[in-house]
Amino acid sequence: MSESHERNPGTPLERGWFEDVQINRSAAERRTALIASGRTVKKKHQAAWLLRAIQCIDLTTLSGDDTPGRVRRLCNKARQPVRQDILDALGVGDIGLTTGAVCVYPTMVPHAVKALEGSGIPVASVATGFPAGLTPLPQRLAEIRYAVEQGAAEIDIVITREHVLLGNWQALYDEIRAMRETCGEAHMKAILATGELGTLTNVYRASMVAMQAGADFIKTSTGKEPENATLPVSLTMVRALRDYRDLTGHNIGFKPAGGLRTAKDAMNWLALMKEELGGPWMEPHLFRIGASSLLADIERQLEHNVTGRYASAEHHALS
Ligand SMILES: O=C[C@H](O)COP(=O)(O)O
Repeated sequence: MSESHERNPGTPLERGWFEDVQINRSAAERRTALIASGRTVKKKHQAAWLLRAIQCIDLTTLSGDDTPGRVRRLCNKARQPVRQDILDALGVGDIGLTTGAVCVYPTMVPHAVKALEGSGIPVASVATGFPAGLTPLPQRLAEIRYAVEQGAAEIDIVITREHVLLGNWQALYDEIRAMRETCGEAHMKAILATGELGTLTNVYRASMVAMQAGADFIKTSTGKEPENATLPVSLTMVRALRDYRDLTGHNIGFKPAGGLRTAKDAMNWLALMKEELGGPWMEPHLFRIGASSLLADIERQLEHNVTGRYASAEHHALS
């Protein structure tokens, strides 16, 4: 994220901006079904969209068995996300294509920072008791401080779902505000864990509170909930983001995460951003896709684009 983009300063807690809002799930489903079926981007345009998707990927490993070696391999992939011969054939061999960021657990941050030195690719760290967020607040804030000290430029925090489920908006606002202050210069993405919030109305309200508390991005999921990023949830968050922009003039980023695995998924989410918000939300300073395995399918699709053939999946085994 370039520093020239103005950050969200947040607002006081404004209940009037969300308490009366109700989201109709079937209307959201109808709208997103149209997005998923209505747009066919072919050939050259498809390749351009997929290259753009790569630039927006937060290439992620968040596993209990992560090691410095795995993180280094992931960072190499972030530096060179697509084989050079495929990029050359697409005529983009010299653009310095990289992913948007690499996203890891806090203790993996120093390894990622070292492996990405000189690349300009930021390291994002999850923090605040990811994925459940059920540790005491001082420890959650200390985890943010640790990740920032280790060199993380972006922090993906998780919210306390209980505050949303009980409608305790002040508590939610206060905790996110404290996290944002602790992040300092690091950009903060607020993970709402939408699969655990019950209703789309709750998703809208939590989105609005997170933005009022100063989130730079709102993010759907940890990748660990039973339901992760879906198009109806994403539409709901994107509409909240649009309302926040209309009310404050501030542009907030959006990050769907969890379960996005195919090139078609990437195209659907880019189409959602384009149709609901316009071009700037197809760029990495306002759009990221959190994904551990999406890149492999995009690379496969790009290879098909230039050769007319699909390579078998193991040829693009990593991410
Ligand atoms: O934020 C990123 C997610 O944890 C990745 O989820 P995924 O493994 O389903 O792609």
